Amino acid sequence: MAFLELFSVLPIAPLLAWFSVAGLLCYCFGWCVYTLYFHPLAEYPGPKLAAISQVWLARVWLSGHYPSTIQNAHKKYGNVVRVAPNELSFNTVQAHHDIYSVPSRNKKPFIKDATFYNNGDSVKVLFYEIDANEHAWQRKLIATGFSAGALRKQEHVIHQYVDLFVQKMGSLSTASPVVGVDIAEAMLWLGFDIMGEMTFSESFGAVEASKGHFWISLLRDSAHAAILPAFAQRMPLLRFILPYMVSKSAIENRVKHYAYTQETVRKRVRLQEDNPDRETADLFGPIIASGKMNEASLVSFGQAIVIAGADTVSHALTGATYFLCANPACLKELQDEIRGLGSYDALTGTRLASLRYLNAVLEETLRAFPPIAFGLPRVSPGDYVDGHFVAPGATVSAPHWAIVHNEAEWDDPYTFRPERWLAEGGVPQPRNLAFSTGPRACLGIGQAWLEIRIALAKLVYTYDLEFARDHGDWLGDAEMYMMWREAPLMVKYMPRKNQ
Ligand code: HEM
Repeated sequence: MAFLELFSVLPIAPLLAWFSVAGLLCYCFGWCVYTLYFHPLAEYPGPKLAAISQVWLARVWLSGHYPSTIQNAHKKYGNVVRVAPNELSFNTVQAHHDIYSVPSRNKKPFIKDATFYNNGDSVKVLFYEIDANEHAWQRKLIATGFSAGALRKQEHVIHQYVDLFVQKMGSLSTASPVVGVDIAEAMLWLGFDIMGEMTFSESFGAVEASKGHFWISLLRDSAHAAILPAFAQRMPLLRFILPYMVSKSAIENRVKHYAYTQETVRKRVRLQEDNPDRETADLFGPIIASGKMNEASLVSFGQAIVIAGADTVSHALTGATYFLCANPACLKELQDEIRGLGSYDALTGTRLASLRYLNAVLEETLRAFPPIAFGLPRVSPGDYVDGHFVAPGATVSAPHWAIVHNEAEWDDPYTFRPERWLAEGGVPQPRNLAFSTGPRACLGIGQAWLEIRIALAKLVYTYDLEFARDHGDWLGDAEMYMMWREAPLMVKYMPRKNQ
């Protein structure tokens, strides 16, 4: 009785509040002690904030400077850095091989990290599919559209858009001889038009209009929000504030974007239903014919594949243009090689595949400015990565930017030097990591090479090119939110002097 009376005289509410705060503080203190001293990754160095919370990594992603920040962390802490309580970053080629290459009897698979591969869609297609068996049949189905035969049938699409693009670059440069053309923007028109046509037989009409389609702009304007679903899953508290972090217009844009893709997919399906015998080599043809994907999966796949194929290729071409204008000797050597073929019509996929210097320039571009610059997170099965045992369940990644700028891996990594890819006389060829490796490596590698070779060769064959103004540290200033967001890169395309 006396005990119950005590409750009537004590200020219960304030006491409860104090206990809750004290409990929370004890929990936080306990969590910090655990992550710093007893967690399986406690032995690995890194920023203290990263060891105790996701805040450090979330801030790095949202800053737009993930590539350079992670690279600086590696410079400070070494080849392995703890970037979140349960996550390690590695910056060596060996680590890349250990994490991503094909599993074997002695090497267990490192599967994709479901907390990162989360685009907020209700269906999980290809990129976002975590289950290895589910992914394998999807990849097999989609691979038909990437076969050498399918690519041969589609090469004319690439030429069609590149030819139009080459004309446009000339006319836009003539119309604006001092300012030049913003190639960081224009390459997106080309990349997305080709990808739209090769995916569902419908381009965005961006090259023809010489301006970005709203589908492309919406995507780029909301690029910084693309990482939020992943962090919302990793930081449960973020889920409560996420609705307030994303503007109403960003949500409306996402709905608009989805509706446009859905309409395009429906049109493509109707085309197939109305013309079952139509010859098509686009990526959707075999997928629709198989009847194995419902509409939601087709839309999700359509959105993801266009971005994966267009954004990457556009940045590769922008990067190549930047490096060539910044290194006139390399540009001259490339011009000599390409113009040596004698005619514009000789610039076919087969012919260009054998050009030594063109291929070296593109390899070096993909090294020095990898279109996918971040680390692709995988879950450790409990295995060694570059000689370090990583406990099962921990997330690991090997960020491309950090590896290709690691001085222990590459001589003079900040210098654009295509010659490093021409190493001959017993010198081993370096390996390009830009397309990743193993069971989840890029499926569009053949198409990507075809596009970048043809577009760069035709531009360099037709025009003399140079920067329209000084771009300062354009490369260092480029921001990355999953995709690169570069500053304008003003270039002049002038009729070639030596015909
Ligand atoms: C220079 C251009 C390109 C680069 C650097 C590149 C790079 C990559 C990388 C690093 C991945 C692995 C992603 C991950 O593990 O999460 C990937 C996956 C993929 N890429 Fe590309 N890519 C390029 C162009 C393309 C093109 C043109 C297409 C399509 C036409 C394409 C289709 C794909 C597909 C379908 C996957 C997913 C494979 C899977 O999960 O099984 N890529 N790409």
